[in-house]
Amino acid sequence: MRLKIAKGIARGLAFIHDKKHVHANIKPTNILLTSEMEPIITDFGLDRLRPTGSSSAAQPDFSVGSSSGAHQLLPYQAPESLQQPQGLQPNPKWDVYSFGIVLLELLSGRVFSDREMDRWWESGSVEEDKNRVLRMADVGIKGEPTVLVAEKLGEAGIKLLKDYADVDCSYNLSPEELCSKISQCDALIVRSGTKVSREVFESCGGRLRVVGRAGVGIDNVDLAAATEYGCLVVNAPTANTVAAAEHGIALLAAMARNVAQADASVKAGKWERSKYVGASLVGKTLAVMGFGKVGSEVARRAKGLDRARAIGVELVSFDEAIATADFISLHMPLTPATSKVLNDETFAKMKKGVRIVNVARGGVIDEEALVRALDAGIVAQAALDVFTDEPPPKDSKLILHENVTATPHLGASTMEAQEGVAIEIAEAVVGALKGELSATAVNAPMVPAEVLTELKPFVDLAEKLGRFAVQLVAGGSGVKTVKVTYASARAPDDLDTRLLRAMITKGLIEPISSVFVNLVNADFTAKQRGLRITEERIVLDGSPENPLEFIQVQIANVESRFASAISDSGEIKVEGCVKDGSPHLRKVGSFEVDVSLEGSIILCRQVDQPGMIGKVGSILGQENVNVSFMSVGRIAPRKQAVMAIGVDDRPKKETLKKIGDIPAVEELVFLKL
Ligand SMILES: NC(=O)c1ccc[n+]([C@@H]2O[C@H](COP(=O)([O-])OP(=O)(O)OC[C@H]3O[C@@H](n4cnc5c(N)ncnc54)[C@H](O)[C@@H]3O)[C@@H](O)[C@H]2O)c1
Ligand SMILES: O=C(O)[C@H](O)COP(=O)(O)O
Repeated sequence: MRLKIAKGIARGLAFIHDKKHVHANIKPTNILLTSEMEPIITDFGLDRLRPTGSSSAAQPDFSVGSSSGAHQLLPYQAPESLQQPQGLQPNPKWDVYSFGIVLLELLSGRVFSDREMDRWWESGSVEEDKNRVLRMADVGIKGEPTVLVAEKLGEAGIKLLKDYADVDCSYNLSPEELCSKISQCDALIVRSGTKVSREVFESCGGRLRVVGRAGVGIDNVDLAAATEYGCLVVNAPTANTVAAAEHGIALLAAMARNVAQADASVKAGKWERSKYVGASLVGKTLAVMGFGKVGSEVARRAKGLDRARAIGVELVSFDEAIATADFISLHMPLTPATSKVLNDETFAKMKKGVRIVNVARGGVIDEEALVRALDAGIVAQAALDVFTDEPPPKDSKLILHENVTATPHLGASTMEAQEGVAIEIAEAVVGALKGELSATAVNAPMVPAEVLTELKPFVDLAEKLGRFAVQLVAGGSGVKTVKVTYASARAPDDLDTRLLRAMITKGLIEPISSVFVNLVNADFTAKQRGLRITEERIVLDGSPENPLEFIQVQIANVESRFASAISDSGEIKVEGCVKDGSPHLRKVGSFEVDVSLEGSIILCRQVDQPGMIGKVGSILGQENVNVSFMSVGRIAPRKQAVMAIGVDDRPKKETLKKIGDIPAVEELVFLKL
């Protein structure tokens, strides 16, 4: 629900700004509300919006609520001070979520960016407003994320998507059209025909949360840009493996027996039996390059072609493979390392008359060099499913070469594979939109579901410790060196800390910046800000029932707002654990405390003496600040002690001052988690 509302608001924002994401001057004049919205009107304290009388009032700029005629219309008008209608066109798509955000804007007197909104949902720092919008959701308003499907996807996948999201199937978009649409989308699904460039991420206004590649190769997605923008990229890595392998074998056999050329010749009325004498596969050596899912399936099938040997089952060097193979089948991804891996130099090392199959990516072959090798007879034949430019130019020498068999990137194109891919990618995208960690994430740590369930409370702890620690830094900024220690009775290699590190990073950065940090961009953002996080494992004795006993965060080379948070070795040091499934603080500096890491906390150092708890409690009580818990950690009786007080409401400055003025109190800090 949270996500739906957040996304709904983001979507509403996009509508308001007519896709431009300019957050200035948005003030509705007339908002037309239906009677079903009345609880919301009350909820939002709409006394700041004054009723304009009957439903026959002037045409509204925005109407909100169900269009069913059963509802009475209640027009409301914003006070003049909030009106800023200049240049703002009524938008027919205006919906309840955009209404929600405008209300937040009206109530606070300022306008928000959707990144800000997203951060709020994450951090809960505008708890009250959030609750209002959530209550609004409770009265039955639903908002769905929008998924743009930019290339044809199997029906089963579309159906899965539609169960959860608004699905916009818009095929053959130009790069410009894609960039202009993307700011209204939470997810984008593509196959290999759409370039998801840096410009796409730059144009998304922070809204795009996930790119789903309905297939394996992700060379058409700018992963670096996706990561920088905190956008998760998921693919469908398994469903088309067999189809690609089958196509590889089909091309291998068709090439060797000139099937395509002979077919064209017969259809042209010729009967050229001697021209199309082929090469047998039996007893030949096949080099499979890129021995992953597709490559190994090709090898398995090639072995079945009687006595053909599959090199790669016995691992040989690249040089040996190209020097000894009669057939070469390419199955590596296109990366900087594999780009043009077959070139003039490598062709020169091949057996004369070698035959090449490529169902990987066109870019792994230098296509001009291949034409030269074909002309020189080094390469007898090539069967190609993929090309550097797709579609290739009509006058491509490679395509038109008589010894080349070409198919238009059909490797994954079987009915079965496409249904499978569609389901695989739809599940991955919906999971990602729901905030689940994906097993097919390409640019974020993949955490198996069972590990995640176990780690979940520690993930929360990690973020809270980061938030807590950074708020103890004087001035907030200047945090460059952070050491995280994980203590566990489990074997060191039994804990993947990437997720925890990402959440600590989020906690350390978000309270002091406007940057949105998530699992995808945490390492990138830390690096960009010069924040160095080192990690250490402490192996404890005892039962390894829990994945972790405690996490410690130390920030070096900074001053603290709360001197007692500085440990003997000079760093800000906080330590937490999970108790009854929730995050707890167990140490600040050298002081042991026992505080739930929730809501807001007052930390206060005093000289331990009778009556302190009562004095602080009564000041807070007088000021109507509700205390949720209190804990005191002390060095020794009547020596210095640190009191941690959980409060439900933010105390006024004067209230904190009153506590600070108690003679035994030496320092005091208020922290919001
Ligand atoms: N034509 C099609 O329709 C079609 C269909 C599916 C896959 N593909 C292409 O095939 C590629 C492989 O798919 P997969 O599912 O087998 O992926 P995969 O990740 O399972 O296998 C790729 C293999 O290539 C290896 N590799 C990476 N760099 C290498 C290098 N420099 N030299 C040698 N080997 C290297 C990897 O170690 C891995 O074993 C995809 O990336 C995609 O580009 C094309
Ligand atoms: O990488 C892949 O999965 C294949 O190349 C399939 O690409 P396609 O989805 O464009 O058919």
